[in-house]
Amino acid sequence: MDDDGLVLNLASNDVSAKRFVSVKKSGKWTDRLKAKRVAEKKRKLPQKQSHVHGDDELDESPRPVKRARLADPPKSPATAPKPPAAAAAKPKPSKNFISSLFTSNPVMKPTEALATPTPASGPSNAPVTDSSTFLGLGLDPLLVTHLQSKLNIEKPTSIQRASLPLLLSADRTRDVFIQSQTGSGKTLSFLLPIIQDLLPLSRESYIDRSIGTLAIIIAPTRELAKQISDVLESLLTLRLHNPDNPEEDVRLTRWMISGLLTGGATRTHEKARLRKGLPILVSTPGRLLDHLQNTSCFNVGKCRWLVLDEADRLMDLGFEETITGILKGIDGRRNLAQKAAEEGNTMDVGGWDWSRRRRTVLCSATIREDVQKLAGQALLEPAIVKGSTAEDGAAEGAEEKFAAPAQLQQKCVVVPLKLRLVTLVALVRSLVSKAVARQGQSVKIIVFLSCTDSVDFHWDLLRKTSMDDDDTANDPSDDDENEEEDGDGEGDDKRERKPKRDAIEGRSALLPNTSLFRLHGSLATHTRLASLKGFSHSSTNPASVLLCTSVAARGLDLPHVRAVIQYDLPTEGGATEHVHRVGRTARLGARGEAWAFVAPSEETWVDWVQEKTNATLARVGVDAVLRGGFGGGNAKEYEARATQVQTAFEHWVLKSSEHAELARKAFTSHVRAYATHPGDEKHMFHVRHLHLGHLAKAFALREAPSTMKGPQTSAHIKFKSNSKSKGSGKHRGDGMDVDTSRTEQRMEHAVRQQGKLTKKGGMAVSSGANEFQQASTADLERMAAAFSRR
Ligand SMILES: Nc1ncnc2c1ncn2[C@@H]1O[C@H](COP(=O)(O)OP(=O)(O)OP(=O)(O)O)[C@@H](O)[C@H]1O
Repeated sequence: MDDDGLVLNLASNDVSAKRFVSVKKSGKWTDRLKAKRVAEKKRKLPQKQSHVHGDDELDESPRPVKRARLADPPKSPATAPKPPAAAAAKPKPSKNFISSLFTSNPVMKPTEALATPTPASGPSNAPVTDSSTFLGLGLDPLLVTHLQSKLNIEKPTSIQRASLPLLLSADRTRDVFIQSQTGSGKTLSFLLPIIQDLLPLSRESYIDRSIGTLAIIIAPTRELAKQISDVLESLLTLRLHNPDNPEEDVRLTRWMISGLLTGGATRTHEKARLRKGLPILVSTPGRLLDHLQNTSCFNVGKCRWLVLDEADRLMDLGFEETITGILKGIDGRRNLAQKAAEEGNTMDVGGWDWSRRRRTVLCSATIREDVQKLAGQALLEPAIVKGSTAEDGAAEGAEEKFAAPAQLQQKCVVVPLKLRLVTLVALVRSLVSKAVARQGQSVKIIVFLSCTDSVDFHWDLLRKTSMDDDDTANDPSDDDENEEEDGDGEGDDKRERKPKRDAIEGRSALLPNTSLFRLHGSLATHTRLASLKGFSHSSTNPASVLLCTSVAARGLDLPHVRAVIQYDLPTEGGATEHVHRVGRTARLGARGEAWAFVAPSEETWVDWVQEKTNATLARVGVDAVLRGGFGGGNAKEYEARATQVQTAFEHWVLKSSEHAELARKAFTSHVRAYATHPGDEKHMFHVRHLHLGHLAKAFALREAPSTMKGPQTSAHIKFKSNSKSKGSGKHRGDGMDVDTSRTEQRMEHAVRQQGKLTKKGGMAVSSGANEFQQASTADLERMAAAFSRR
């Protein structure tokens, strides 16, 4: 760490009362000249009163008395302001610190104001407003009553209106492929028919959980599996009243025990539950296959339902072979069970209709080639169900695309690399203050970052950076009380047995009224689930911010998310991933806004994503965002405020080698992740286009780490697969099934090849095909037609 003579004068957490001060500044001679001129100008100007303020409070108080520069002639002890501790300990030569944040940035195109509205559209994923009812769609009155009375669900959504009649029908000859917008209620679309189908079993004869597993739902991540399992529980804990016999409370669902297998618990514990019987199972793919192969008491021979949720994500994560194994495993066990029943070698009581085939439901946002292949393998004569209709905002005749909800306000801000970090802080501040100003509304914001190291770094940076001189950690999440034990005694996974305890909720001196959470695949399952729970239900502060990787992009239904910020644009999944990420807000007809941080070299991404998703992204100027978060009547004021904040960040990083290492690691991992953008996106995202020195600023570093220095070419980036990076790389999916070293290799491969990438078995391989190509509806129709001719 070089000694650059940084001296801070940031004496309290109130940003408005601070000024950034004197630091020796190295850099280009032009910068130094500019600094000198500005300093001279300042000296000449009369001491104006400043009202630099944050959105949360308007600070009209006069600027504190200007502190004497250290090299000024000594004043009398009574009048001389006390120098900050750091300065006192280490006096520096007098040179004004002029931030280089606002110099040498690319010239920005003029943009619209912060308040520029995006075209207003009616909600496209809300419950329908026509005369459709759940009853009319064929749902059992018991379930309808329960939905209304306990879950407050009155009207179906368009995907439920389209899928329920098919899935509830007694004609079970066709499987179903569901494609619909985010937040449109797909989960109930498959859970309700499963429950309705199983309900009569307890009426027909005595039944208990020893019947085994009758329905399996597979989800790509642990969080999603847990969420589906929670919705299922809420449906099963019903005390269903039998209208034919109102005297009698019949718990028709008493035997329908649901189970969750995600690899977070011990196999022994899961085996014991499977032995007792779990009629409805929610699982991640790896652990399910494991039990199918190794748990003899896993009674799945009578399985009637199989749901593959987020099928395209399952493919992305390389679960193709796992799913094939699962299909074979289920079929094999069914054949054995049927044979045993026919030969009378079974303890089962009563008959079982073996002629009835299993129904398979596949949910997917896109109908890519690999998803079509999976559908071909798993589905029989699939009926294709779509939630999107003309009423959902799709213009007639327009090509159907996987689009974000129509009511979602999408915005983008082109941010010079050096300004990224302070712009993020400004945006969060302004979103929070606006929501709080609106009758103290609570607000939840999700921030997507490129990799786990970056999430960890920003989590620490935001929580621990102080505007105080002594810079003691200001976040109570450092206390043991706020920390969660890794694992819960159930973890049999060595990776999860870290002696360290993870904090769940944090606070930042820079983000008033805000609780911070984080989520990524390298955290222990227990921590991940606790973070999600905390983010969803925290009442400590009116605002909650979740810093996360793409692990949170799909399927998660987190209540009241007001905004999604893509601080880093998706490296995998292209436009589809973008739609999933922004779909964490504006769910079920609710309003929401989505922000994308775009580097000047990435500007063509805006047109690209608009074209791919039929969306309009309103362009907002970075100056408008900075002003919104830091306040100030003119550019100089918010620039000063932004500089103070940046300086505080840099100060924290310089404070210890541990912090600096965290920043360097985050920077390096981020650049590596950046290099994994697929070949057909390289014109928009190429490491060569990044000014690494400027990017370093966004990690509060004064310069790019030495391994990254040199000409701005990707060829100069070093990729090491050492044990350190293996342990801290990004994990996707349920965090167990993706090997970080593989990711490292993929990244290296991506940089070397600079070619087009596609994935097979979770690995990136060279191919001429477009990885993220979306098949048209016509493709699926053709595929379905081909199946029906078989
Ligand atoms: N008919 C309905 N009326 C009111 N709320 C509903 C209805 N159907 C579902 N919901 C609620 O809507 C929310 C979103 O549902 P769900 O998570 O199933 O959406 P999704 O389509 O699977 O989204 P994603 O594509 O992001 O996974 C849930 O909180 C759910 O309880």
